[in-house]
Amino acid sequence: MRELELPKVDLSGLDLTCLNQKTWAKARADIDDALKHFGAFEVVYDEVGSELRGGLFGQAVPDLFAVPDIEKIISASEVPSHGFFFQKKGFPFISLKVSQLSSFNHVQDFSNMIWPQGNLFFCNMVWNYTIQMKELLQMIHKMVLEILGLGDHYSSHIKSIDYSMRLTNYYNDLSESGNKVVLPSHKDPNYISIISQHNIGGLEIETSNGEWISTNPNKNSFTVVIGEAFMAWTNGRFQAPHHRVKMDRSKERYSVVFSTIPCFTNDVINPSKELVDEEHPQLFKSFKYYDYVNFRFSDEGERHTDALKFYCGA
Ligand SMILES: O=C(O)CCC(=O)C(=O)O
Ligand SMILES: [Fe+2]
Repeated sequence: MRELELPKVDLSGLDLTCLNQKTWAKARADIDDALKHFGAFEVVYDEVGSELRGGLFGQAVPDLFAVPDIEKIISASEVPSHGFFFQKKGFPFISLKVSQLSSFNHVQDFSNMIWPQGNLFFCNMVWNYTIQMKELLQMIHKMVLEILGLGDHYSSHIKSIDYSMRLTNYYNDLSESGNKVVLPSHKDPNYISIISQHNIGGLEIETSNGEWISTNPNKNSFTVVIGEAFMAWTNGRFQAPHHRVKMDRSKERYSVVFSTIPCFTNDVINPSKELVDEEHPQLFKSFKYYDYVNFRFSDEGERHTDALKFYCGA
């Protein structure tokens, strides 16, 4: 039997000036189909070249995780844009978040906290990647709004969005060999994420039948995943899939998750009113995104298999 694969959608060469082109309509139809079935797809995007990928994953990200006691530096920071540190007992990874990617200054603030003497290479790699990912995500948000019949809400929608980037190091654990789950099954809390795996794969997406699909990204492709906030905003038209990472624990792996999230100052998630009617009753009560995220990562939140439903299911 052929292994199930995520649908691939090619957005190379497209941008927000291509709205009336046939290639735009074709890509949008492919995204519609993929999201309805999987809440995820593989996007091909040539605009992120090998130089940027190589610089980010080959040097900038490894340099960051090579800093001694990086978790202490990040945890000590009280400024939200200065990052966030995440790990989970029993799983061999460290994850660091750079938020408020609306300006280069925030990337510099993050970098200065780690390298007081500055690290322009790191800042440039993160910022160049941010520019590419923002373009790609804005295009995907535009297509998805068009699919929902809400294309004319794009300007206000995109203004209400912020961007964050999570860098993760799955460190090698020589005490165990063989393919193991190194990041347990979860849904992302945000709007939409673009996951980039470098050299070593391992990301798997769960289908609605409970089967796990392995992703097979190429040098020019990424995995796009719907998160819980977007599921709530679309009143369940698109589902956020569970996903996990399974890999050989004796290897070292880096990944970057670039996400759209609600702005810090305007984070109430209400489903778009056009998507609520008799046939589609409201699935989630309105909630504040950052309060939900705090709950999700608390001990209590971690105990729930469906934290969002518990927190604000209607
Ligand atoms: O490392 C990956 O491939 C995916 C990571 C992920 O799903 C996450 O950090 O939320
Ligand atoms: Fe995730």
